[in-house]
Amino acid sequence: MISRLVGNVSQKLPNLFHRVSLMMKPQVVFVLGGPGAGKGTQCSKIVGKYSFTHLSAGDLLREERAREGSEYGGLIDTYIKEGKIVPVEITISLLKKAMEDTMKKDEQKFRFLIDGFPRNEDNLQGWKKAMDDNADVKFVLFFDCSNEVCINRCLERGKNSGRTDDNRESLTKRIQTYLQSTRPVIDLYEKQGKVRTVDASRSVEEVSTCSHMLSLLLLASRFWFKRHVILF
Ligand SMILES: Nc1nc2c(ncn2[C@@H]2O[C@H](COP(=O)(O)OP(=O)(O)OP(=O)(O)O)[C@@H](O)[C@H]2O)c(=O)[nH]1
Ligand SMILES: Nc1ccn([C@@H]2O[C@H](COP(=O)(O)OP(=O)(O)O)[C@@H](O)[C@H]2O)c(=O)n1
Ligand SMILES: [Mg+2]
Repeated sequence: MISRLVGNVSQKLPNLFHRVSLMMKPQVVFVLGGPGAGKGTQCSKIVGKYSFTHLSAGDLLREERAREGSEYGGLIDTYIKEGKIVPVEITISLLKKAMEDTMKKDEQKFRFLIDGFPRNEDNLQGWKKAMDDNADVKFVLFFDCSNEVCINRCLERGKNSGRTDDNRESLTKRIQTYLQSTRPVIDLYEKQGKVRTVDASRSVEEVSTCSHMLSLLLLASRFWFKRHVILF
């Protein structure tokens, strides 16, 4: 009787193991701040120092706009020029795919800096629905900078960036969207004690060597890990 039971279990075990897989759970830092606060510049520097993958929601949307045959290209173009926030279903599918592709290539790349997201309530709800169970948001890195500095940086960048929204007209709308829609999201995370603020008005060098920011990221890049159990 016992040997029959053991036989049965051992026969089923390989099958069971075949169906259980362990995967690193994505660990996320959201990077927020006004247009031109330096999110992209600073994220590139962080990636050079610590084990994070940088994903910019704005860059992913611009890539999708440029992709031949994209059904959303026209819509994204209009939203970007108007400084409005693209519906989250589009943005989240791009982010999710980028995260999955990164982790498929290298399982150790499970730490992400997600720049320019969540930008409004719609973004926030979209993340909750699609990602809350699948990723941990560790904190929000907030690049704090006055509107005037933000506008001047984008106008300066606009001389060479080729970005369709680095002009005064789009910038006025982007700042408006930032104040009306993004600040409330930052305030919400602040209430949860999740915001880490960096003074972004200083030089690129000063911001990138800010010890407060570096120690947070060092800690994050060394000690965060959690495994998911996935059943197939
Ligand atoms: N003084 C100063 N300038 C910066 C800093 N970071 C970026 N810049 C300049 O400001 C401009 C905007 O920087 P980005 O990194 O593109 O800013 P961003 O926040 O990603 O902007 P968006 O993509 O518009 O959201 C660039 O032309 C940089 O040269 C900084 O820390 N200090
Ligand atoms: N989560 C996001 C991020 C960007 N975007 C769009 O992409 C534009 C550029 O975003 P970005 O992050 O590159 O630049 P900033 O607006 O921060 O300067 C925004 O003005 C929005 O139109 C969006 O719709 N949703
Ligand atoms: Mg950027």
